[in-house]
Amino acid sequence: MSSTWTLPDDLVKPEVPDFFPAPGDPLPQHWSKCFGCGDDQPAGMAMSFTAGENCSVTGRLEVAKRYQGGPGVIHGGILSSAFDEVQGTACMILAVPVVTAHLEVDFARPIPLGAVLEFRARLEGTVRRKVYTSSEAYIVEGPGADPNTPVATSRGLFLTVSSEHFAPTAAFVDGVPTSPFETSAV
Ligand SMILES: CCCCCCCC/C=C\CCCCCCCC(=O)SCCNC(=O)CCNC(=O)[C@H](O)C(C)(C)COP(=O)(O)OP(=O)(O)OC[C@H]1O[C@@H](n2cnc3c(N)ncnc32)[C@H](O)[C@@H]1OP(=O)(O)O
Repeated sequence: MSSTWTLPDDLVKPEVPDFFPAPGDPLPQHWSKCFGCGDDQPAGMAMSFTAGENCSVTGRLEVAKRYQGGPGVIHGGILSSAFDEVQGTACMILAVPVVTAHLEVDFARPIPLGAVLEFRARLEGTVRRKVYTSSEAYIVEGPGADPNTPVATSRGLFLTVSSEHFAPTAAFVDGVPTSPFETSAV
């Protein structure tokens, strides 16, 4: 690993709010059309999540054949998306929207198609709007299963945003909006 990622000294660990699911309970998807977790996104990854202790979240991804990059192995971009999703989900503890500003991934071992990945992620803490997260991925079922050896690791910086952040793109939820004359409305 060659990361230069360091956590700041003034990191604040948030309190987990009372309404947040208890450790072991499932977490809701944050947006039904999300590629990572949404159930209204047939081409998506359908990840699922469980709350953990101390600002941690566990994510699950079944490595489908369509996620292939090199022969027989997961595409690195898909793996990065899964880290993005689980670390973003850990930010739900803050109960405000977040977006990814920076994400870095170390790919430690090849991950075969058919594996089931478990992501052990956590919100490390916040500084102003900056939210520091990290995660490791393990193969817990299928080919190469070894729940004690990480196959990839990630660190991500998220920023809290207001709901207005999404206003300029909200019209694109179902694709590029078109006028009645079939020309772009934007
Ligand atoms: C159970 C109940 C739950 C309740 C409700 C929960 C709600 C759901 C919550 C959560 C689930 C989320 C799950 C999502 C998972 C997937 C997320 C994605 O994939 S998001 C798509 C990809 N990302 C983008 O599209 C962003 C594009 N970029 C931007 O929009 C901007 O660049 C943005 C917002 C990231 C920053 O812009 P600025 O203008 O707001 O911020 P500035 O003022 O520049 O910076 C603020 C601080 O951040 C640092 N910063 C900004 N960008 C940085 C970077 N790339 N690297 C390092 N630092 C950075 C700056 O240095 C500054 O730091 P200093 O406070 O001064 O110390």
